[in-house]
Amino acid sequence: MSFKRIKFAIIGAGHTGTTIALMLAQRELGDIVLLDIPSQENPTKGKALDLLQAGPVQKYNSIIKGSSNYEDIKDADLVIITAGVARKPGMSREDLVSINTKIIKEVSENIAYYSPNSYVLVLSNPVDAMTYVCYKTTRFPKNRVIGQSGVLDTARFNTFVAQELNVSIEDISSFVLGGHGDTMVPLVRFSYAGGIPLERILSKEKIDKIVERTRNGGGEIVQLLGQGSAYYAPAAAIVEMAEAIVKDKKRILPSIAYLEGEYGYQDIYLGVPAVLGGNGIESIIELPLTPEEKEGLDVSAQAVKSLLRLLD
Ligand SMILES: NC(=O)C1=CN([C@@H]2O[C@H](COP(=O)(O)OP(=O)(O)OC[C@H]3O[C@@H](n4cnc5c(N)ncnc54)[C@H](O)[C@@H]3O)[C@@H](O)[C@H]2O)C=CC1
Ligand SMILES: O=C([O-])CC(=O)C(=O)O
Repeated sequence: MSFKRIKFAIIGAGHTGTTIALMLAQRELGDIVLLDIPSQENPTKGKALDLLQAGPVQKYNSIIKGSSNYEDIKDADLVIITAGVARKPGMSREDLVSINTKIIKEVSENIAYYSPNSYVLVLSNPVDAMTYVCYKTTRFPKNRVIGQSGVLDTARFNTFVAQELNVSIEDISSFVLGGHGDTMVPLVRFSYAGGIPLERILSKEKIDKIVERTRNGGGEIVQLLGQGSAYYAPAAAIVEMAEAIVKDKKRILPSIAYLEGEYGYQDIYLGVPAVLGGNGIESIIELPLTPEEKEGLDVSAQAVKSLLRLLD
């Protein structure tokens, strides 16, 4: 027997895709194929070569290749989907549903054909619905198709709490559940600063403001950028999930998972706490929610369900 290097494929070599490639390489998690559409072949090869040439300086050994040919993702272990269109100021993530559904279907068909045993992490928006499309198209088992939203939303919440308290981000822990949109549910009751419940050290008004800013976290950056959306924190979030899987870390991370009765929902992808390890989503943790929290999650699930109905 011999040990083998992990092969990542990133579909979509735009802002998030290339940043993810850099972060995967910086952690030396494996080799990377960056794939984009044929009209972007040369820029994709250029980005990959540039990333490869950062290796000798940063001392990473990852091999990074750019391509527009799906043959190159053959037998990838973990595929990350960032292909598609990002929103512009004034748009919601949901406005991207029809254009990105077409793209995710095509991408997922190719993943199923060329990397039938892979684990898939989805970033493209609206991400709850796009993860569902990927699951239905690849027909992979549910533990192998996972979406990213909660790690990012939680990171935003933690950033704002640390800023407000003027303490280290290292000591903040919290949890954001639900869909990746205005209806996401930051669980204040499960949020702590240095082990102290947040509600003990921040006023309700301040917490409410942080919750609101978190819900609008992506939109705030879209407005500031003027074109495109966030990519550094989203890339960091998905790399955290990828690392949990390829290193079988069994991290408890908020993940967009397929639900079959958990939290009372059926046939939906939604952000819930999950154990991420070598088998992808290894289990879903069902927290006992207060009626108010459950109501918030219901609203979020309904918003995702109405998007899924549009797909039909
Ligand atoms: N779930 C989350 O938390 C987040 C989701 N996103 C979403 O991720 C997606 C990508 O964002 P960015 O990288 O900033 O956009 P970008 O526009 O910089 O890159 C997207 C890339 O996808 C490529 N692409 C388009 N159609 C393709 C196809 N059929 N096959 C392969 N590649 C294709 C484009 O050529 C482009 O290079 C967007 O939908 C965005 O809304 C972004 C940040 C956070
Ligand atoms: O806001 C967007 O469109 C991109 C995204 O999902 C985020 O940054 O949370």
